[in-house]
Amino acid sequence: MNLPIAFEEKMRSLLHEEYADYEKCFDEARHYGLRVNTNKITVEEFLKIAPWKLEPIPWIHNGFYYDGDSVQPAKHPYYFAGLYYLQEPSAMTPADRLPVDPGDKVLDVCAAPGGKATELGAKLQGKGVLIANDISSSRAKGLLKNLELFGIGNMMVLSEEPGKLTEYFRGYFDKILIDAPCSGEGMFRKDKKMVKAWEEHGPEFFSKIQRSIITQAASMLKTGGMLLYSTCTFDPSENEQTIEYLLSEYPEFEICSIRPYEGFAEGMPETGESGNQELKKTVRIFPHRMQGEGHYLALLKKGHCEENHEADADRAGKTAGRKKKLPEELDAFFQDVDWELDASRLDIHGERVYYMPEGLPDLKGVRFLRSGLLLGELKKNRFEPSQALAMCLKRKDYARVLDLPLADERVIKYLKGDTLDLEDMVSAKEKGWYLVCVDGYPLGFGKLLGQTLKNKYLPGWRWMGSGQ
Ligand SMILES: C[S@@+](CC[C@H](N)C(=O)[O-])C[C@H]1O[C@@H](n2cnc3c(N)ncnc32)[C@H](O)[C@@H]1O
Repeated sequence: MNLPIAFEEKMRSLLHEEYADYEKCFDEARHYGLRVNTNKITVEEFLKIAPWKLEPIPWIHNGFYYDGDSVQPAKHPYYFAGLYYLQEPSAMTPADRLPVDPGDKVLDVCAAPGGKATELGAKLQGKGVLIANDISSSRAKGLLKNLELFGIGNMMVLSEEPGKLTEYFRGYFDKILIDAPCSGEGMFRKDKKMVKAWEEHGPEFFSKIQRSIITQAASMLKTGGMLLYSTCTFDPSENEQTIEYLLSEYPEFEICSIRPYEGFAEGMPETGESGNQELKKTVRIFPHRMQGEGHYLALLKKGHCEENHEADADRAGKTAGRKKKLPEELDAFFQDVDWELDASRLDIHGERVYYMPEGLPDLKGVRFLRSGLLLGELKKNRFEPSQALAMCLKRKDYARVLDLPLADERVIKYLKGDTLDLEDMVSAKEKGWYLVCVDGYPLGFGKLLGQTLKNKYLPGWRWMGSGQ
């Protein structure tokens, strides 16, 4: 492969005697990865039903290699059930190594299309809140779909400049991920187009943006909170030097160790300007040392900086005294759902009913694509549940389930939007909303009448093309 000379020279000076091995790996095949959605299924259960050969990615507990030249996991009903995300193996590392606990308030600053946000959301297990932001609203649409498919309801999808977010979220988050826009040198092997993009906008262009994003994000982190910064590039100006810049602006941050893996290489203090040996705790991923593409990761903790309780005070003010009842139609539908809905968290706009995460500040003026879980729509005398709600439910949560085995041809028919004939499954007197599942994992809703299911699968998500 023809690499730009300036890039080759830089890599030689970073890798010394390892450069030949790095260069050789351009002749090797790329790696395909699949990450299990632990919000919906355990790794053990998934391995029992996975129809393809999978090999563990050794540094990611829920990550697996698959043979992307012979199988297409994106064209499988389990994909439509949100049981996994397809992601380049090294790209799984940042969200894996940011310690997120259920109940945390988490921000993913550059989140689209959601490779990392889906994992952060899964780690929350429905508790706390995920704010997933991307400056590009077109990319944020894909992000929203991926989060909904993953069954993540305690979230907001925003499309803002990070600087604008600082006005609303100062000192608010427990955990922040910055998967920064970068010159993409680590992706040259996987995607040749990245070389052309690099020639147009290289490290110098991106390092300015990264410095701005990382300092803005720093101000939104709580004292004691953790921030993970990652790129998929090798240039020190976008990696170690960005961290040096953060530390010069916010000396209260300290660099933390990242859970190790034998293939990780240490960060390179010698490429920076401060000589800060702590930078060795950051991680470089090189494709000749492990089976994944190039990345950089730094994990930081916000130490003894200014306390900020403003956001907490705001939140207390917002939730106090909001005692509401569920609208009748919604209440009737939720008689069949095994969820405790808190009416004070409902947000109703026209026909649409959203279930808001707890404890958000007032976000008036922020551009968003989604705030909270879209439960569905209030029509005249009835409630119509949404696709997003179906994806958030577990089979056991809903009273009326049509559970189709994978081999049943009605699975694909349902995903294509067809009406289903269900004479063999239900009696003539049964009717109403049914949750359609494949092997026990929800795909969407349908409305039953006279042993026929009217398809309510979201049209924009339909299966295209032929069967499996
Ligand atoms: C490396 S990609 C993120 C990939 C994503 N984290 C994932 O795992 O799927 C970087 C993203 O940053 C977004 N971006 C670029 N400049 C930005 C900025 N100033 N603030 C926020 N996002 C930005 C881009 O639109 C792009 O989606």
